[in-house]
Amino acid sequence: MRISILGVTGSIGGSTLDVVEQLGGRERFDVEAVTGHGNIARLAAQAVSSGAKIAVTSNPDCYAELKSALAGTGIEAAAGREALCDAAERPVDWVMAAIVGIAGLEPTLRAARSGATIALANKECLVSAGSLFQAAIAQAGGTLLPVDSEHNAIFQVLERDQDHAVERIILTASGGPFRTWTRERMAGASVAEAAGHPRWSMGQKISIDSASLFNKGLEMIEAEHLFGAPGRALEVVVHPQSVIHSMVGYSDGSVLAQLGSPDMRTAIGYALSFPRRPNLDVERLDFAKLSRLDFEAPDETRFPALRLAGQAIAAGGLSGAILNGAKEAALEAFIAGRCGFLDMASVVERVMEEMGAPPATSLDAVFAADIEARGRAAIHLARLAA
Ligand SMILES: NC(=O)C1=CN([C@@H]2O[C@H](COP(=O)(O)OP(=O)(O)OC[C@H]3O[C@@H](n4cnc5c(N)ncnc54)[C@H](OP(=O)(O)O)[C@@H]3O)[C@@H](O)[C@H]2O)C=CC1
Ligand SMILES: CC(=O)[C@@H](O)[C@H](O)COP(=O)(O)O
Ligand SMILES: [Mn+2]
Repeated sequence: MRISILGVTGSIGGSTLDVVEQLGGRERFDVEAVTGHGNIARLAAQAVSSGAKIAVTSNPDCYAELKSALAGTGIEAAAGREALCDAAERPVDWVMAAIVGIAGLEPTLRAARSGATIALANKECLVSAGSLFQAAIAQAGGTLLPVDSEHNAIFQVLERDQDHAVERIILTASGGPFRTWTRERMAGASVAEAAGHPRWSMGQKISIDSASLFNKGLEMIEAEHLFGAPGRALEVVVHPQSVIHSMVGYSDGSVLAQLGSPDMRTAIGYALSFPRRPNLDVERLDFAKLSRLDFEAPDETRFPALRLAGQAIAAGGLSGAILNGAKEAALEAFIAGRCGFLDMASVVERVMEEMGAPPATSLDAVFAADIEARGRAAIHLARLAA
């Protein structure tokens, strides 16, 4: 099986290589392309260990470093956005889309257009480009397999011939590190506190998004695109143990859930082996040790991200791209110390109010909305800093 891994140097990328190794390594998989951005030493090491044909950094300034790190290995080195997109569309059977943020949309689209099966960790593709992205996959005759743990869980428990009977899609949320914090305390939260996820080990940006519940907001939009249907409810419930990864409620009152340890290798392995379940060395649940599973309603006053995502779903069009673009700009500002934790949601809300929900007529319109949302967010962030 020929595969490529976009974002190999990240948390999902590393777990993907581990799963590839567990499921047979080079005897079963031919790794074509691996890509990263700034972590060149890791990119080169992963390219060598996986036997990739080409390693690409999207950062053109890192070309010389990558070239020299790969000297004598026979692995091709390339750099820049266009090289990344070219590598993404090299013919393979399966592509892991694990670049963080909207930066992943264009290369994942290029991979989708090549007809490969897309294992989608990058939720921003669906949040920002939704049906246009799904149409690109359908047009190429490809398959989309959700890797985000909630969506992978729902995909696992959706009974294929019972579509008519699905009443509820129930996303679980850990509640993040600030689940029990007051709003006043959250206002002064540091980047390290926000990035300290209580259950999952993930990249910095998604970890902070979990703390603000923007991650769950993005996942609501992602779920609406993947599983939404008229009359079907989309719910979020806080479940601090992160053992139930999400649930589906049916018309006979049954609720089916997928449970597991908080380890993304299960979702990645499922997408790599689909439709057969693989044998994976991940920690098994010990129910006696767990002893209890808790649930609570999310607090939309302390976490406005859920309300904003609900508004984006209701408004449709480019609202997902606008929400995500403003959120990415605000998140970068928070990480750089240019705004407070709670400012992120207020900046996103203002940008959404200003831009409304223009129709999503093309991918160019998606990219333009993303750029405009970032620009508007920058203006609000500058006002906050003044
Ligand atoms: N981590 C997790 O458990 C989960 C992650 N996801 C989603 O998967 C995606 C990846 O998350 P995660 O692995 O945590 O993120 P990481 O931050 O750990 O990794 C991000 C990857 O993207 C690369 N990258 C960063 N900026 C750019 C850019 N401008 N252009 C191209 N590549 C870039 C990074 O390269 P480098 O490191 O070399 O700079 C790295 O390979 C996100 O969309 C996230 O929401 C979804 C569910 C769970
Ligand atoms: C592992 C995964 O899929 C993350 O998106 C995770 O769900 C984050 O946890 P939160 O529920 O805290 O957002
Ligand atoms: Mn998730």
